[in-house]
Amino acid sequence: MTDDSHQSGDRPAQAAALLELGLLHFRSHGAARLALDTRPVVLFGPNGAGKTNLLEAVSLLSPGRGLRRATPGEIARRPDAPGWVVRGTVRTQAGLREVETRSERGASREVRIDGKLVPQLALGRLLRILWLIPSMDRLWIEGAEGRRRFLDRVTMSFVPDHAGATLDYEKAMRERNRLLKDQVTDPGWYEALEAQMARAGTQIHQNRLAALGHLRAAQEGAETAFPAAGLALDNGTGGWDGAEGTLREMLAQGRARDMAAGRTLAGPHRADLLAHYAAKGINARDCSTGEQKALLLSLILANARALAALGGEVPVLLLDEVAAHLDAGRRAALYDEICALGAQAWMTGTERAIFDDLGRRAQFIHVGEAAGLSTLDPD
Ligand SMILES: Nc1ncnc2c1ncn2[C@@H]1O[C@H](COP(=O)(O)OP(=O)(O)OP(=O)(O)O)[C@@H](O)[C@H]1O
Repeated sequence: MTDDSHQSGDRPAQAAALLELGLLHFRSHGAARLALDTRPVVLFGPNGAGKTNLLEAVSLLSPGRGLRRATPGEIARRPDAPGWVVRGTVRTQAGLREVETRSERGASREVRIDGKLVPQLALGRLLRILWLIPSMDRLWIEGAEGRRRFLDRVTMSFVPDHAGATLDYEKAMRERNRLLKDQVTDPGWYEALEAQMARAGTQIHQNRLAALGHLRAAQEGAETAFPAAGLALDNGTGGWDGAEGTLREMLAQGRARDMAAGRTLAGPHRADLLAHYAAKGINARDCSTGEQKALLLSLILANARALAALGGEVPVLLLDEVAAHLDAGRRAALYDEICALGAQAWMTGTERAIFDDLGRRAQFIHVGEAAGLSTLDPD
């Protein structure tokens, strides 16, 4: 059941939004359809009802493996669905677009925009989607990989071609690693690959620096209840000056070391995002759990503000169980900031009451047992 009574168009035009979402055989959802307007979306219901599954489906309208980093085969509805489909009608600056992604029998997913088969990366140019999920609670504490992935997603929202540079770099690195493992010593085999890594790696580095610059600018002087994060990039290559020629030389000089390890030990694929709680001068990893979450939210909100300030499009935000971790003051501030940005933020929780402050500023969807969906008006 859906409720179409709320008209779209009551938000600033620069916010991306889904106006319809359809799922087929997607995890716990056999068939589901949601009609939406541009307001934030509150999904509430008991544990295991399928709220995060809905966020995951939305996340697959952007390039990559989605917010659970699942393979297509894992997503198909158990026990017997051979494949799955996610369809969305999205409102972007380019107008309304029909987006579909599907996978059959575990094969890599196909993407169609307005019925036309397109490469997955085309999604990144169409729609910006950022997420914050409970497994990211330890983002500042655990290894650099998660932070790098977060930074790259943010970077992609500013520079959609960042995903292409990352793929180019990884492809060349995989081939270089194969040579290293096979103990190939002839420099002729390495030169073209290292040139490609240096070219794409420098682009990746510059894109990341540009994204950090946008985040810093958006945090400065912003009226927000969330703490500003001081940000720095560890480029993954000690002593690299950021120039393409230098990276190429460093790769050539590091061959013997890398051959002993059987893989490329230094480069932008080892970069890290360093953050600290600016007002306290404390590293993010040493902050309290709530503060760490607040820093992440602060960056996501800064990302949305920066895109709006640049005349770009405010991303769709997927915030799984975030409200439950915030005190009442911060929760109200989060709702106010999301609404001021006009962002279509999808938020989940088991209790509807924690979203009461949103009132009619949001659309409420009850996700019931057996994945039944119903759209409700606030009291
Ligand atoms: N491939 C699949 N096929 C069928 N069901 C699945 C599949 N993958 C996961 N599920 C089921 O989906 C259900 C809903 O999961 P989901 O994480 O969306 O719940 P949720 O509403 O977010 O719950 P919580 O409040 O506990 O976070 C789980 O019971 C899980 O067993």
